[in-house]
Amino acid sequence: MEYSSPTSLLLCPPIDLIQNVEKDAGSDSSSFVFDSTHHRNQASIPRQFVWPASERSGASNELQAPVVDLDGFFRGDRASTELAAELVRSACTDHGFFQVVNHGVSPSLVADALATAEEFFKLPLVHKLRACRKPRSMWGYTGAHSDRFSSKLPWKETLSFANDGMASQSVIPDYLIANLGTEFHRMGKVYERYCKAMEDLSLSIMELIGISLGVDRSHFREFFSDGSSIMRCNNYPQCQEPELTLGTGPHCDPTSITILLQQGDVDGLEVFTGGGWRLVRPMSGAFVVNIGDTFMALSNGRYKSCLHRAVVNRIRERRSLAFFLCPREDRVVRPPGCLVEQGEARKYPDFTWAELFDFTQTQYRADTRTLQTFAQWLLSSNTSSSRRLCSG
Ligand SMILES: C=C1C[C@]23C[C@H]1CC[C@H]2[C@]1(C)CCC[C@@](C)(C(=O)O)[C@H]1[C@@H]3C(=O)O
Ligand SMILES: O=C(O)CCC(=O)C(=O)O
Ligand SMILES: [Fe+2]
Repeated sequence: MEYSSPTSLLLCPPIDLIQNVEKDAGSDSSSFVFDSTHHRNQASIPRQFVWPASERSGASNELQAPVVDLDGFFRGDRASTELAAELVRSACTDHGFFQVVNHGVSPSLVADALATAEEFFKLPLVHKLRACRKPRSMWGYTGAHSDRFSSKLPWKETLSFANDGMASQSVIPDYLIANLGTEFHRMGKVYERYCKAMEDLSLSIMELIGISLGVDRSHFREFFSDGSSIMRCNNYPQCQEPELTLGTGPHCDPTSITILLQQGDVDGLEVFTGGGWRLVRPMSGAFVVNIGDTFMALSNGRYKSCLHRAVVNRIRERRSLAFFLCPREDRVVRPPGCLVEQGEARKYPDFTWAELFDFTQTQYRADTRTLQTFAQWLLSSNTSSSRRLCSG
């Protein structure tokens, strides 16, 4: 079966890609270090943090997000599993987002992970900078990504770890000890346990997603079982002009699914659905699950990559923990045959996670159009593009 370019790709001129890169060149001499304690006490925010009005229009109201109870699915109860799969199918077809409860992750681990993030972000800036992210790496601390971008800076600090599962026992504690000191061993152990819990949960969710798509239930679980995921702690400090900036700009996660934990009592996450932005209030005991670009491609566009953003506020700082499930770097992202029906066109070319990841780190700042721009870039820059377009 041949690939047919969606019209939207044809309408997207290459110049868009160039603009995105030029604006965000990390070598800009005006780049500075984000010191939230200093910056939030100034009369106004630095201009680099001001986002265009079109990207920060306010949320209309709260979204009653679908809540999927995983208890029956874990017990192997057929009727509950079908009900859960139906909820997942309708949410993912609609906007690519749902919440899960009775997920089996211990509340004390969740509390520990959030408290540990608070402990880290409260450290003096000079201490946090000892673990600062190296160019093109997913490990370490960043303030407002000001080392990479020079405009539309996000009002946040992040601490990230690349997580490639069981093969990498102790890498997180080792990383923190090497960069911050031996007293960070406990912090590393908490994140290690949290990552393991997220890995297990994300593979179970992949099984449920497989059921919901009518694909063999082990298909996606196996596809991701040796994945190379990313864990990120986000800290959004209070902001004196929250209506001018964003904590995380509008985007679709380039990854496969994201399991997001919102700190208990501070709003911030918004999802774009039904033509407008809607607030997703933190729900006690629940995780938010987003479909990302890689899964959208893997389902041949059946499930939507969720468009979302995080806003900030004047009064309370906010934290969230995001676990991004990704395939092994060299795995080819191609929908299973049963998701490409007779006569149906492939919506996206084959690619590997390493290719899409590199694209987001070296060529294009992830935003609302990452997947379509990436697909267009692959097809225009690669001589073997016809190989990527067969259903295989
Ligand atoms: C592959 C990735 C790129 C980002 C980190 C991981 C997963 C999510 C992506 C991101 C969070 C999407 C929004 C924009 C971004 C720059 C951010 O604000 O953090 C993205 C990440 C990144 O490139 O660091
Ligand atoms: O903090 C949030 O609520 C959202 C964060 C997010 O979208 C991300 O890190 O990709
Ligand atoms: Fe996101």
